[in-house]
Amino acid sequence: MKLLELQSVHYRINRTEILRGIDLNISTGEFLTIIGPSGSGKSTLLRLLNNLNSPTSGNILYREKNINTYVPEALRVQISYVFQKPYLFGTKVIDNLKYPFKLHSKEIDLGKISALLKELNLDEDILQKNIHSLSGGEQQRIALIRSLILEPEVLLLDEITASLDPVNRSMVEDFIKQLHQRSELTILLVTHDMQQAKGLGNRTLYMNQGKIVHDMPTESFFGRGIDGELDKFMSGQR
Ligand SMILES: Nc1ncnc2c1ncn2[C@@H]1O[C@H](COP(=O)(O)OP(=O)(O)OP(=O)(O)O)[C@@H](O)[C@H]1O
Repeated sequence: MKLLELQSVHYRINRTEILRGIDLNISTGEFLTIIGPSGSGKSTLLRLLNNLNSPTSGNILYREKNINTYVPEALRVQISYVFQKPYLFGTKVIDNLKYPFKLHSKEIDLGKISALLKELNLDEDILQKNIHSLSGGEQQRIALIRSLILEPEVLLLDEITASLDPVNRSMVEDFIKQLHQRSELTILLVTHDMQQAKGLGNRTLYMNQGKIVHDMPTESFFGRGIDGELDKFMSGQR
């Protein structure tokens, strides 16, 4: 099923064109990794898909309806965004994990919270901890759990491992990979880490200067003997 569709999407701030005509179709269960030089518009694309900003022109359809016709809070249950810098609020970890249930007037499912904690290798006693006492890796895993708690259909991951040490990074990568394998979850992952892009997704988008320059199966993108040229790609010289 065609889950997300972008039709000639442009996004401008003042006179600067940040996105310059994005056409994209994403089906249920795809795992896209989005790469490209700094400033090429990767995060902006995710923000538009979460209705945090609206296109200057063009359309974004979710389940064949324009995303601006959905109530934003309801849309963000279905399309959940995890930021590079984990954003936790309040005092205790548990408040963050109960919040999605409360916001949407659902019964708090402690079993689900426990299961996700376990999968991300976190001890139950973390729930009573102050958010400021957590390491960066723990904070990011809690933010990830919070984004998954109401079982979104689409997960937007914006450089979520960028500030993690190698152990935490590979733990989060393994979790995401398994999550994708066992569910119908559609994932869009922005990364600067080429090993991650190569190892996680099944479709790669390469963006440069607000456009999608390459859109192809991950194996084809990385399987062209371009490893020696990746630095050029990422600095925008290709
Ligand atoms: N609020 C804003 N005001 C002005 N310019 C902005 C704003 N947000 C983004 N931009 C500009 O839009 C361009 C694209 O930004 P975006 O964050 O989407 O790029 P990116 O590919 O995600 O970069 P990075 O890899 O460095 O995170 C950049 O040139 C950035 O400076």
